[in-house]
Amino acid sequence: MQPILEIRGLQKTYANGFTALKGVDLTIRKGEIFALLGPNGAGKTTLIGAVCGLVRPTGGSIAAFGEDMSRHWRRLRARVGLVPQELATDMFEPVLRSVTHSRGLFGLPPAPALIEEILRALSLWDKRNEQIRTLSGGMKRRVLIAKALAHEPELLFLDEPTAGVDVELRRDMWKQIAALRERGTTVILTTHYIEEAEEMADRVGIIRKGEILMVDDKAAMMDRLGRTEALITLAQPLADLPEAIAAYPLSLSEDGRVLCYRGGGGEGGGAGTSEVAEVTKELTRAGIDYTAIDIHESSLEDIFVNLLEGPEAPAAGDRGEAL
Ligand SMILES: Nc1ncnc2c1ncn2[C@@H]1O[C@H](COP(=O)(O)OP(=O)(O)OP(=O)(O)O)[C@@H](O)[C@H]1O
Repeated sequence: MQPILEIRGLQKTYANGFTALKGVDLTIRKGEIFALLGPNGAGKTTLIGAVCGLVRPTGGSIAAFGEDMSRHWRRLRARVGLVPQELATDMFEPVLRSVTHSRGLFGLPPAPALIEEILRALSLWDKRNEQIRTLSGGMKRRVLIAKALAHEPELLFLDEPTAGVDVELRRDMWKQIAALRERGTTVILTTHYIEEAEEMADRVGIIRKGEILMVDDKAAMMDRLGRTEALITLAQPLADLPEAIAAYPLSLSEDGRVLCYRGGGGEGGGAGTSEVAEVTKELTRAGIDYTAIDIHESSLEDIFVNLLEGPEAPAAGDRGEAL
């Protein structure tokens, strides 16, 4: 399938000499929800800005909808929507006028029925005549989404859509984003909330210091890099690890009362739970009683933290495999 966005070797060095993007390659598939995860200052906003024309790249190429963006700028940009982190202007405008204006900016004919539908879907219709500055933080966030949707973009960027909003609103926004996908919109979102990526995304990309560390299907990433941790509480303390279970990735607590299993990641991804079951069988066979098992599958959050704590990003050719 033809990618909707193809970024190759994208570089950005700011005027002060700081390189925020160091040759980013990224391919986005049509219709997917892609989450770009990275710590503060990783280059997420710079990357989005480069695609949306807010940041001028200093190297590399961006093709959207199969065409070079630098050559067909106006036409292609009109098919892209951006929900920025903050609203910069328009604070004194009423909601309806501001959202209508956003559509007009792309030279599209008025579509009052569509704007009404968008405002209703975002629970903003009742607020349509209020000045934006009078709305709550969460409502302002919704206005940003409405403005980005007003010209019916096929590719939508959301830069930390739910930063600082309460849990209820966050869940509400996830529903809105899922509804957009249903309608065929491709969504790229940046987030600090791993939970958001875990809940929403089909694929996840991890960026650090201007380099993409890895891109993968969310499920594959969790299988490949996920780990299982199990704490097995023993009825009687042991002095040493019994021979029968010596081959498993186990350690014994200092007091000999808890067996700790850490495994299942890497090559044998996802095998942790069944290995823990094997360990318990071996324990029973060896006549060792246990009173509790506390098992924990690592989340995307654990994977993310491990990756960021790891060594510097690998060279371009080893991307992914080396991790
Ligand atoms: N105009 C600029 N001039 C110089 N450096 C900049 C400029 N804009 C951003 N940077 C730097 O580029 C790096 C990447 O910033 P960017 O905003 O893209 O990160 P981010 O991943 O979006 O971070 P956050 O999660 O905090 O929004 C940061 O170190 C930032 O200080």
